Amino acid sequence: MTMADAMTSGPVLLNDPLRNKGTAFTTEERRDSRLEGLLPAAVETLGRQVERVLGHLEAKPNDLERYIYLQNLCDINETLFYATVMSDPARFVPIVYDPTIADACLQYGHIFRRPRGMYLTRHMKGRFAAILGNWPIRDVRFICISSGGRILGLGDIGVNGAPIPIGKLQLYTACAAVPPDCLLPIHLDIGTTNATLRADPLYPGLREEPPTPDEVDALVDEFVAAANSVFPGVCIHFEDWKGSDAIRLLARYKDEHLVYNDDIQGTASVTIAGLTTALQIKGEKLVDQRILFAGAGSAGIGIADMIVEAMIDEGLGKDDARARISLFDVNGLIEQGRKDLNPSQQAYARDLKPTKSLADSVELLKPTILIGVSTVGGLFTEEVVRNMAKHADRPIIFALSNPTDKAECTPEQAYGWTDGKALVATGVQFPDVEIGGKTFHPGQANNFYVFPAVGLAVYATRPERIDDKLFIQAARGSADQVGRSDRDKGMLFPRQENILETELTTATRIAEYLFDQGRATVERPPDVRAWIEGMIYKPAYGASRT
Ligand SMILES: NC(=O)C1=CN([C@@H]2O[C@H](COP(=O)(O)OP(=O)(O)OC[C@H]3O[C@@H](n4cnc5c(N)ncnc54)[C@H](OP(=O)(O)O)[C@@H]3O)[C@@H](O)[C@H]2O)C=CC1
Ligand SMILES: CC(=O)C(=O)O
Ligand SMILES: [Mg+2]
Repeated sequence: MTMADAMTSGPVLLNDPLRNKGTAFTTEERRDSRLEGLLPAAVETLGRQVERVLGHLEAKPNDLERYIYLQNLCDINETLFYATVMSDPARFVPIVYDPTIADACLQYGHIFRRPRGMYLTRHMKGRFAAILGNWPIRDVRFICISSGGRILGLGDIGVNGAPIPIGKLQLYTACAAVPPDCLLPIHLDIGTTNATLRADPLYPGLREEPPTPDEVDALVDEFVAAANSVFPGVCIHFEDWKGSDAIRLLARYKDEHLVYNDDIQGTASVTIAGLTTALQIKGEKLVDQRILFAGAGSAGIGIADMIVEAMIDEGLGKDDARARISLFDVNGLIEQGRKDLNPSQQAYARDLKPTKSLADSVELLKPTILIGVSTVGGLFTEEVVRNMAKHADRPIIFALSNPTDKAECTPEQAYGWTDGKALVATGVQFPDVEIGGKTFHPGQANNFYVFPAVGLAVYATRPERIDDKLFIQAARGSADQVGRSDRDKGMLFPRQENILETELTTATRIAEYLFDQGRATVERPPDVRAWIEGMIYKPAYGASRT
């Protein structure tokens, strides 16, 4: 047996998650690849294997255990992992992603089994390109990278945030069928401000305070250059950085490199998608709304800025558009007397008296839309929500902070305190609510309706840059897929059980936009949808590109 044979057969093949088929290896494959004697006799179909996995999952006591089991499966047999998750996305997306992933992050050092993706540290500075070369696959199309500086609403948890880039990229495949072998999750370990984690003996990251913003910029500059040289044409997806880092780094790279920030642009897009549907239900226009944000960080500013773009598209001037938006953060209403504002927030400072009360701000501003991106569970009190209903017939209330216990209010509260009048969305999926014999279906405004579709469109068309207008297209693509009968039930987003169809449709729209703008670097096919469908990943043995 040659060394090459040994590397592609026998136990090595069984331990390669991209090519392992487990009990699905045929009799011939077992003979040809030196697998005889290494597997039980039965030759099973992928469907039968999925059935067994579903049984295992059913027997687990909670979703964190299901998460651990599924990640382990992904390490052993990626095809079986994706076949399982894609068999029932409405059930499994909340397990491999938000909200279960929050528990996985909190417990990361304790539940750690195997590394996944790459872990760069600030001490590797000067060697990032050489180290990225250790990744075994050259055709990497997407890197999702986090520093762990603001993971969901959990704050700075350093390398415990590593499951987030992993989970985001798993959704590229599970929701939009982007081939998994072109995806590389990376944690950039710059240290953590979290002293409790630094003191935990099982914490698997650097036990240091993070460096200054200038040093962070120097690290990320080197990383972006290295990623582009080792993986030409790669798209870098920034996720869950500290808010100020997120905004600064996106501004630094967006005009020069193929990058995007999901918390800023993806979240803005999904919020505009939900608002578009909610306003269709109300028969109103975005330009006629008054919008108040609770939270003025990367998500709040990202959504506000993109709403301004969308209002400009509807014919409003920039100043008039900004005047329709107000923000409220940990120090109260963002008004012109505030001395602690960054330039992005300053643009929205109102000529109003200071107030530290959100309920009073609602009274004063009479918003028709209230958006929570504050990381503070329960911030939308009964008084806040009732004040919304005083000034708007059908107030739009989006409590977007994650995970579940960080939601600014629950749908039950928002519907209950407004006698069922509110149009409601939250960052995670909450159950339906019954009030007075009527069933309400709260929307899940989570950027997973957008970033996988963006990934698929970018994968297909290979643009050199992507911009905010693309994310507005994605928002319209998602909103257009909520049919009238679903809108009549108060639904604001497409149904999750059809997520692949939804993301394919949105990706087609984004790809068409990129072709129309002359941004795609590949030739336009006659039928964009059929062309994209021809390149998507299907969870079947032999489907891997490598
Ligand atoms: N549903 C979805 O798809 C998404 C949801 N999110 C969620 O949004 C939340 C915020 O994310 P992001 O903007 O990136 O985080 P940031 O840390 O950048 O921003 C948080 C903002 O909330 C403010 N804040 C803190 N406490 C309060 C308070 N008591 N009242 C009002 N505002 C407060 C902060 O003020 P200060 O900075 O002064 O402390 C800051 O402006 C997270 O929970 C995240 O999970 C994010 C992206 C997508
Ligand atoms: C969903 C997401 O990206 C967040 O909560 O940060
Ligand atoms: Mg995020």
